[in-house]
Amino acid sequence: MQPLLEVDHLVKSFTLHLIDGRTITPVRDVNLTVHAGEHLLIYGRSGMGKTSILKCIYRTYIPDAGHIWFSSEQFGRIDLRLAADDVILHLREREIGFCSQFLRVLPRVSALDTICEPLYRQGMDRATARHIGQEWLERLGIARSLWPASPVTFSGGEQQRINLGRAFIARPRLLLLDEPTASLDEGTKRIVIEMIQAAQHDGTAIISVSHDLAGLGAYADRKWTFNE
Ligand SMILES: Nc1ncnc2c1ncn2[C@@H]1O[C@H](COP(=O)(O)OP(=O)(O)OP(=O)(O)O)[C@@H](O)[C@H]1O
Repeated sequence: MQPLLEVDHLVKSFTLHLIDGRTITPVRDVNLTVHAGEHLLIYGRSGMGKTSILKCIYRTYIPDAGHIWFSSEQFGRIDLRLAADDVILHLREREIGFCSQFLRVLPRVSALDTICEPLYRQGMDRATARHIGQEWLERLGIARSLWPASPVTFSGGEQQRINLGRAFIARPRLLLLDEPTASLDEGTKRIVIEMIQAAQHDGTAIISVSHDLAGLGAYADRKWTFNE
């Protein structure tokens, strides 16, 4: 079976303009694959380039070299490195999700609308989206009293749960998760692991970045790290 995603000789460097103009290349000839329904966990020392790999796949960063082959439902097999911006936007709405370590939210938008936002963008009517959003807030253990409030004032763990909910609710075919269990207590971590397993069961491919090899790592199908 062809992989859903194939990262082929990926290179990403950064020029440190604010220091001395030096160039660093944390992502150096990276090769990895993930199949539908599979969970690949990326681990390694801090600053090695794990998040940068996810950001290249999501095209937040434009890679310097290599290919990122994605088998899209809409566009067929395409190279995410070279795809047009409107193609990338469509894929982000429908096929590829990214949950960063940090929640960025608009003030004055409720937790419910924040979690529903990916469904609104897909064109779902607000009543249906809100029904689904409430189910996710419930599942994530967010107290009902917080649903009308803006997540700006939420605790780190509550914000992380909203962030994860936003990524899962859109049911992407590929889900990129940056430290998904980092600021969560054991009970919530368990819920997130179950969400990952349920998504895999539906055919979603997961790439997670995590230092939690004993926890999350025990549930990954494969693990990948850098050649040092
Ligand atoms: N936009 C950027 N501009 C300049 N340097 C960057 C940028 N993004 C990442 N870097 C640098 O690239 C290196 C890799 O960063 P990255 O965040 O990918 O590491 P990481 O392995 O995910 O680290 P951690 O485990 O601490 O989250 C770091 O030295 C970082 O400072």
